[in-house]
Amino acid sequence: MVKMGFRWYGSQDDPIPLKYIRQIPGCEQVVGALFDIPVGEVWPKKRIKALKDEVEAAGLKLEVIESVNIHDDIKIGLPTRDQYIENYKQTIRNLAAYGIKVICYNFMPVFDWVRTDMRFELPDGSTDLAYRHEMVQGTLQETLDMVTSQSEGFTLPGWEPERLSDLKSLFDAYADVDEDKLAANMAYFLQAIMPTCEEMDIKMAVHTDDPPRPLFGLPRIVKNAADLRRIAAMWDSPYNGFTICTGSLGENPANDVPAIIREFGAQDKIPFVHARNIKFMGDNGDFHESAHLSSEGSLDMYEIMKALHDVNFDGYMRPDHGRDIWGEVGRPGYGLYDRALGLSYLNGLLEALAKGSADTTETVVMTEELEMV
Ligand SMILES: O=C(O)[C@@H](O)[C@@H](O)[C@H](O)[C@H](O)CO
Ligand SMILES: [Fe+2]
Repeated sequence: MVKMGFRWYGSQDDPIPLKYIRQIPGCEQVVGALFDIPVGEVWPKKRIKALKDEVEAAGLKLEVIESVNIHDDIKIGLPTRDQYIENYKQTIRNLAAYGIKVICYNFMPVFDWVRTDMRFELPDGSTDLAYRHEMVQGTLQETLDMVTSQSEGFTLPGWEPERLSDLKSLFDAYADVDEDKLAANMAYFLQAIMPTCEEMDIKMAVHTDDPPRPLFGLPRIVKNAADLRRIAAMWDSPYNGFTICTGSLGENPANDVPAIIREFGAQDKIPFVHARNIKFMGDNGDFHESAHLSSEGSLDMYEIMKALHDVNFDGYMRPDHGRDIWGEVGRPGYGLYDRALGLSYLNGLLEALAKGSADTTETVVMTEELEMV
């Protein structure tokens, strides 16, 4: 059984009450985090317990954390990384004490996802996030300003102003970090934490880069099947897994998302899936996000769910970003209505796939019985 969830930013920062999430049919999990702990610090047990209690009091479960971010010193490979790795291991132990099973993280230098439009208007009047490549041709600082100027008072995860206040020094620190060095630093990190993950029964699930292409000369190493193979080889175990984000992988038309799912799902390396659709605009990689339904975007969500079904995926899934519809002005990408519609649609596909294959099994059994008569 797929464990379906919904991302939530906490009672201070998310306009959506847990009660509403509980009312979405087939949604049993909250994907949460402690968003205010500075990257690199240990997550205190008390705070984890408080979040867990709050989620459980609302009748939901908290088993996936998105994200425990990785300090840039680890990605750059500075001597200070060892202390940050020790802190990370302690956070893993603290999360395990409260039944967390999966940690989603990313390994993108400096910033997380990039979009150029937070309220891109579609012909039906709904809005969503979009990416237009021509708008990221300036400096990293210009892009940072463009993204944060559209944040409407929310702190966008991965774009925390405090962390990015000295952008130039941070950027300079990556001067000699190319793809191979970043990958070596990722291997160092994984090899250091994996024994703790295995002991604590927590799976690490690296989120695919978004968009899956290098920007501002910074390396990207989680963007396609070859990259995923390299990461899988860093520590061969189901504890070293992926957050397959269908939208981010799908933003490169060369990525065959169902094939990637089949390859890594068969190796038990997909503990967590972000399911969303995107629609290409032209052929230079520009896209806007779209409703989840296959016919609304460029990705075939049926084929994606079928691939998951065929590899017996029984991990965690959440609908990724949604549009703003019905007058809602939500956190960019994280309104209630369209994500709830997406979740229902995904559950519909999964139910049909499960019952469809059960029917086939029944037919086979019946035919065999008939033959015996
Ligand atoms: O785009 C989003 O909102 C998320 O999919 C990512 O920010 C994701 O949470 C991180 O990359 C995971 O660390
Ligand atoms: Fe995602």
